[in-house]
Amino acid sequence: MPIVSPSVLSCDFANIQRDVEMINQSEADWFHIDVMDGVFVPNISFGFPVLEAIKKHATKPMDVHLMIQNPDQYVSDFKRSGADILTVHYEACTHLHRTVQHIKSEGMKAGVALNPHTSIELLDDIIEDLDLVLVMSVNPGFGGQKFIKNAVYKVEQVKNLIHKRGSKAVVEVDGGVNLSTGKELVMAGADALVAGSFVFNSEDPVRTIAQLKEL
Ligand SMILES: O=C(CO)[C@H](O)[C@H](O)COP(=O)(O)O
Ligand SMILES: [Co+2]
Repeated sequence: MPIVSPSVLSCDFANIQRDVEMINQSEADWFHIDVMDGVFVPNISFGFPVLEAIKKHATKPMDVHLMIQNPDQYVSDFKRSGADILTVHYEACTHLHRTVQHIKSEGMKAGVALNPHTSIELLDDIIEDLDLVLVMSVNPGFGGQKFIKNAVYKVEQVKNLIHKRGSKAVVEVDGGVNLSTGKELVMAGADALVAGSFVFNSEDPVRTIAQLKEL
């Protein structure tokens, strides 16, 4: 059964407590929280006050996906705001090894996300230190985009690398996930699925989450 991490980016922000409670009541495993700075990606989402508000009501771990340049300077702030898993982008970190150690030293799980054009091979020297690899199946910045099929191949590649190096990293995929793309990803070895618009635009989000869990 895959881990399912609904993306709060697609929730109704005027009713955020209601949507957080919906995820609490559902079979979802984590809350996926997308933080965008308008520099690393061409969009701005939300910051610490929103994370703290979610944390107040969430009964499941907060899976925080940072789409920000130089995340190192905010690692402690994200810990304080409630992050349990903190994922940074490979493309946004000059000293990735240092950033990963910093995240772990704060008591969080450390993840690294790869843009669609970034090769899995670049994780060769860091994979043993990672708790999570996030394969982006859209270009980061927006919910509701079309799935990039090459992500399925990347999941297979990263699973091979994880086995080869004896890493314990979980493989998560983010962007354009629905029942059909989700099925392909799980068959390729994905451990965790992020889903935003597919969950929140559905008539019955709790049922949609249950269907993703069944993949
Ligand atoms: O990181 C993200 C965007 O950069 C989101 O997590 C992702 O896009 C989820 O939305 P959807 O499931 O609608 O594609
Ligand atoms: Co995300």
